[in-house]
Amino acid sequence: MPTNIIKHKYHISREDRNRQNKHGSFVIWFTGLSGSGKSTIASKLEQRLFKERVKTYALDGDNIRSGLNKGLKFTREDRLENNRRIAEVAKLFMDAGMITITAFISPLKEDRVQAKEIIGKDNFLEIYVNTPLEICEERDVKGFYQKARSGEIKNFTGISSPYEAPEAPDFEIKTEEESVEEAVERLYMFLQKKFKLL
Ligand SMILES: Nc1ncnc2c1ncn2[C@@H]1O[C@H](COP(=O)(O)OS(=O)(=O)O)[C@@H](OP(=O)(O)O)[C@H]1O
Ligand SMILES: Nc1ncnc2c1ncn2[C@@H]1O[C@H](COP(=O)(O)OP(=O)(O)O)[C@@H](O)[C@H]1O
Repeated sequence: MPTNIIKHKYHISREDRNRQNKHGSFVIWFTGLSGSGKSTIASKLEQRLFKERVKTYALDGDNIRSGLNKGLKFTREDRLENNRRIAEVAKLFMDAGMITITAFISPLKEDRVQAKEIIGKDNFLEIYVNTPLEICEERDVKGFYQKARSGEIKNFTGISSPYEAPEAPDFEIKTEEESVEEAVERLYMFLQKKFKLL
């Protein structure tokens, strides 16, 4: 804790909010290469939860990088800081009672370990969107892979910057083998079982 900062204790706790909402709150942390399917699956999952009247909020790469984290680049140092701030924000949303979904590359183990430490291990689910680089490159949703190959974009994850696949994710989605709908349904059932959503 920095010096001369004394936290004020507010009276409405996360538990109070969870009780009122009739469901717990936690963070669903997606990780995977650019174009792997993080945003697509995260968005569909959010819709699925919303339909069940679950309080949710999604934090997504490009949105956060054009606002809160504007100015951060794709160096190792900036990616770690990007992920640190996202984890802190996700924690706030979780404390506010939301099932919080994040969709960031979070390329290295240290990015995810840091997030898990900030959010708390019992509140953190790591979801690996496992799509091989060749497929992501073939999809090239934003045309960035082509630019990365030509050198126009530097430090691009999977091409000129590393991605460390999670060793033991809580949940894995292989998008070559499963449609978005199938993956979301399977994930929804997993969440139901683990957290007794409603
Ligand atoms: N150099 C480089 N490497 C990777 N990605 C790049 C880069 N430059 C821009 N982009 C776009 O930024 C999105 C990834 O941002 P993230 O905040 O998720 O990245 S990180 O967790 O800090 O590594 C990523 O979005 P997604 O495609 O949704 O993953 C890209 O569109
Ligand atoms: N099974 C699948 N799961 C997720 N996305 C898929 C799948 N099959 C094809 N796609 C397509 O792959 C692309 C993934 O893009 P996006 O969700 O933006 O990825 P990311 O957020 O990881 O960068 C989308 O165009 C999506 O329609």
